[in-house]
Amino acid sequence: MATDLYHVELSSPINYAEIYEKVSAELKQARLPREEVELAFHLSPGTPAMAAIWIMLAKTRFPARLIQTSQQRGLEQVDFPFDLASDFLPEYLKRSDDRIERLTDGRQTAPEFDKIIHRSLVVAREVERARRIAAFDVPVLVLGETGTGKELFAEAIHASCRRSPKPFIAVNCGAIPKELANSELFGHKKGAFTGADRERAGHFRTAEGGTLFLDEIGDLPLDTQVRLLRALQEKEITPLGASHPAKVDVRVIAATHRDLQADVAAGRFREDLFHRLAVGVLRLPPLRARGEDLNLLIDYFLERINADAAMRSEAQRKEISPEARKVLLAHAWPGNVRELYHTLVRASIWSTGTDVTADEIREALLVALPKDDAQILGRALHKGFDLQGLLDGVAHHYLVRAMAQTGNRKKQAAELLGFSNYQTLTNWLRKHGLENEDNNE
Ligand SMILES: Nc1ncnc2c1ncn2[C@@H]1O[C@H](COP(=O)(O)OP(=O)(O)OP(=O)(O)O)[C@@H](O)[C@H]1O
Repeated sequence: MATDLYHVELSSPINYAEIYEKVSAELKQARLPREEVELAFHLSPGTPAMAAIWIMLAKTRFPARLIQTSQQRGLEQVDFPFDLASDFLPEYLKRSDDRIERLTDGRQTAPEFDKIIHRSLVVAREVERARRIAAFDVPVLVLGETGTGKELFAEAIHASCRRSPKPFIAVNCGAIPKELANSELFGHKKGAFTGADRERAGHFRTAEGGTLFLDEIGDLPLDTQVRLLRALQEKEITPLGASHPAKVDVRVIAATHRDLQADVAAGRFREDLFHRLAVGVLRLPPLRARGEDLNLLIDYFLERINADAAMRSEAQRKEISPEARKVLLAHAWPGNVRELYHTLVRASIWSTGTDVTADEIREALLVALPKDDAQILGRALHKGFDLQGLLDGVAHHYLVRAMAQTGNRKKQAAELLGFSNYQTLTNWLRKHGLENEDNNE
């Protein structure tokens, strides 16, 4: 094993700023972090100020193992699970300063967030967090199933921050062939590889000054993840075939429907990149866990569909019949808000009268139903398989149906579902975000 020794001159062993600057400059000079290097910082020699800086660097810019040594106990690993992003940023974001106050005080100052239709507390909390995060120019990670509004949140953050006059570029990383990922994101020079017959700017350059929304970030190949980490840390990118890096000023908002922490544990996603991206984290709940929003979204989308129809002479205004609404409320919405919108569009087009009927909704839902939906036990097992999500979907579906069938009478609904008392049903309803004032005992 080769060892390199670096000497760092300090004017004082307790000057925190100087220790931080000198040490991080050395580590950067050594081109760290790098995938093939496992870093370890030794906390025992030196002053407490030095140990504090090692810990801070290990938990942020230079992910490293921490060790200490003593005569009595020999070499020991030092481990304490703190995660700067998820443990401290929420606190930090809670603090008020002028900038945040201006952005969060009253909806009119950030009207972009009004497009996110919601009534549920879970979504309200995420909107509030997003408004605060927008005031800081930090990366954001948006987690949530497909169609839950990840891009909508990213657009609102962009539109309400100082970058809004500059581009918002949305890229679906899952749709980029692996071998083209580096060139798509960071660009290439003419002749950089076979087929590169002209220069390409890449999405980072195109988003200069603005925001790059990287959807399905978990699908990026590992070597592109290394480049992305560098782009976030150094704020510079090197297009393929270029000899020098170029500065970029782009805010990255990443999104995924996958369990990224599980991908980190399985070695599919770089841990250091995860921590870099997860500075501001938003978790968008599935539609089935936000019963209160469903009615609101139905009315909102119907209004939108009717407004569009008003422009066309052959189309007529539509209403949703009470029975049709029950069918909508009983559905588990695996495709979330997007599925709801498309279902309503389809049903309004097919419906012959002014009222959209329950059957027309059922037909519209059937088209969207995945082929294997009827066979819940016949699903293919694959990497993104989500057993808990599937079970939650089934439970949600039957809870909603039982409540609809009994006119929200809990005692009867509990009987229908085979629960011995309605308190058990209340617990289930709460867990699935379905408990509301309309429910009767
Ligand atoms: N709360 C909401 N209010 C109004 N419209 C919404 C809401 N949530 C989602 N939508 C709409 O639903 C559709 C899907 O949302 P969006 O594309 O943001 O989801 P996503 O989570 O990024 O999906 P995917 O992961 O499949 O890319 C969009 O048309 C969006 O405008």
